[in-house]
Amino acid sequence: MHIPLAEPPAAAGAEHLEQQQAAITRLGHELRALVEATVRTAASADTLHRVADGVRHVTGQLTGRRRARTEIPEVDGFPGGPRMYSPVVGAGSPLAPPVRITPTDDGLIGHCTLGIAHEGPPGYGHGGMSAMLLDELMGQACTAAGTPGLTVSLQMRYHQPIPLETPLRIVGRVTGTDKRKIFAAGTITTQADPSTDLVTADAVFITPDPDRTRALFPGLEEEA
Ligand SMILES: CCCCCCCCCCCCCC(=O)SCCNC(=O)CCNC(=O)[C@H](O)C(C)(C)COP(=O)(O)OP(=O)(O)OC[C@H]1O[C@@H](n2cnc3c(N)ncnc32)[C@H](O)[C@@H]1OP(=O)(O)O
Repeated sequence: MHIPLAEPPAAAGAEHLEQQQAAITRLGHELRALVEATVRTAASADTLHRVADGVRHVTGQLTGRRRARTEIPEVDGFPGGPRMYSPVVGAGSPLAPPVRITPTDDGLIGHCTLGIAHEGPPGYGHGGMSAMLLDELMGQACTAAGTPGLTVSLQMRYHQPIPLETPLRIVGRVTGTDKRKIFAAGTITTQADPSTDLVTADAVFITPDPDRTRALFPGLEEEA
């Protein structure tokens, strides 16, 4: 079984998919603004109750078909394509900063800014967020290198706290391979000072064998 890296959504209904992605992106943006307002507000209990009623009403409007757990959304490509609902890069996810990723000669660079919703120590990023950012960047670097894999080991080193509301730079790159094992490294710095490492990580990824891949990802199309 060859695992084809996904192309961006194309062909049948490309215009429809673009419109869908634009709408998903817009809703994700508004939801992130709601999350940020929610974790910053000092509104009264009455106001919070009123807003909760309004949000419940809005949630009730997202009716219709719901995708199954293992289904890959039509707006996505996997592995290697867009992930609209990823908690790291998904423009449609209120959990995602979201990270914007660009390729480099050596791997991938991600840019994002964490908000108060991602707080660990007051004013600084949650250590779990740093792990998630680096896991994603290193994982995507594996895919970009043509060797997609799942994380089996992630070693984090926290050198300095990550400031919130400050543009960040996240680097992920593959450092070696050994059969199905892929070794990767990653770094988080601020964009303003890319030579001072705030968090660094090393990880091992494994490309599952074909049977395991089919079992884990039944929605993945097989290439003849
Ligand atoms: C389509 C493919 C995936 C695409 C994903 C794209 C995601 C992109 C987004 C990224 C999102 C972010 C990413 C995420 O969030 S990924 C989500 C978090 N990760 C997981 O859920 C993975 C859970 N683990 C598994 O499912 C299995 O372990 C898999 C299927 C991965 C391998 O089970 P399998 O049964 O196939 O493997 P094996 O046991 O034969 O071992 C094979 C080799 O590996 C060696 N080994 C094992 N463990 C370790 C270790 N800890 N350090 C060093 N080496 C280790 C082992 O000794 C052996 O070596 P050797 O004896 O051959 O020398």
